[in-house]
Amino acid sequence: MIASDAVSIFDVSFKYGHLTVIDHLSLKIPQGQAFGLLGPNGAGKTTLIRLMAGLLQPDEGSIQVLNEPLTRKRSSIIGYMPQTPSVYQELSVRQNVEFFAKIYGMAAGSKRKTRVEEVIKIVDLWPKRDTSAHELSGGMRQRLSLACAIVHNPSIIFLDEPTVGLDPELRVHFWDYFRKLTAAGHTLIISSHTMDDATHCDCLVFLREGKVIARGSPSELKEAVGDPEASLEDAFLYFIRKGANENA
Ligand SMILES: Nc1ncnc2c1ncn2[C@@H]1O[C@H](COP(=O)(O)OP(=O)(O)OP(=O)(O)O)[C@@H](O)[C@H]1O
Repeated sequence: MIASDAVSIFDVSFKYGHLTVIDHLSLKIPQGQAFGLLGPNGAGKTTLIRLMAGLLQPDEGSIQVLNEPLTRKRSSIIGYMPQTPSVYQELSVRQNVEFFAKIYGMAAGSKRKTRVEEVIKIVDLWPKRDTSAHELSGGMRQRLSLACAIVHNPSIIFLDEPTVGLDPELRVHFWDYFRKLTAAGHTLIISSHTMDDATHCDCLVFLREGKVIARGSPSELKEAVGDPEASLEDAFLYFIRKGANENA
């Protein structure tokens, strides 16, 4: 059997008012990978993630998630961790994760309770389980936001700049956990502008002005520069200049 793509984007365009943010973009994201969307501020990464997660609708083109449009009924196949942790400040860690488990359709009972406790431990917040979200540090709130996004065990997880503001130790911890998720067959779609995240991804696309300017594994993108010492930053600049020359 041929594995289906996690997400397929067909010639999608999206505008905020008159501003074209995603410009006739097509992309297929295979299942079971850590797939990175990389680009400078304003390149359209968050907008693309929100389109894939069904939170925005394309003006043109279409998007399929596991070969079908993402309807409300199917929404539990995805998890979404927004750029700014959107947890309920007055609720405790446990109550927040419980709440998301409920809205993602997990039936009440011992199975849900066990899973809620499991994800709180995964993100290392067990000692803070009864602490209100507003009493957590920024990094802890980010971990809580991750727990809320994965509690229902979704096949595809959208992570919008998940490691921004995390200390190096926590960043390593997040990536250890992300790798466990991909090893278990989950697909992670991660937006970032840090090259540190990029090096961890199986596949990357470089986005610029709502268009894909390059795609490949980190080593393929670096090799394209033709300099064995090239970094991913060099590769990104190389593709930007290449695009500028081609359009000149
Ligand atoms: N709600 C909105 N209304 C109007 N314009 C918006 C809105 N959200 C984003 N934009 C604009 O769309 C463009 C792309 O924004 P987006 O947040 O998708 O970029 P990004 O690549 O995620 O940037 P960053 O790395 O800074 O998070 C930017 O020019 C931004 O100003």
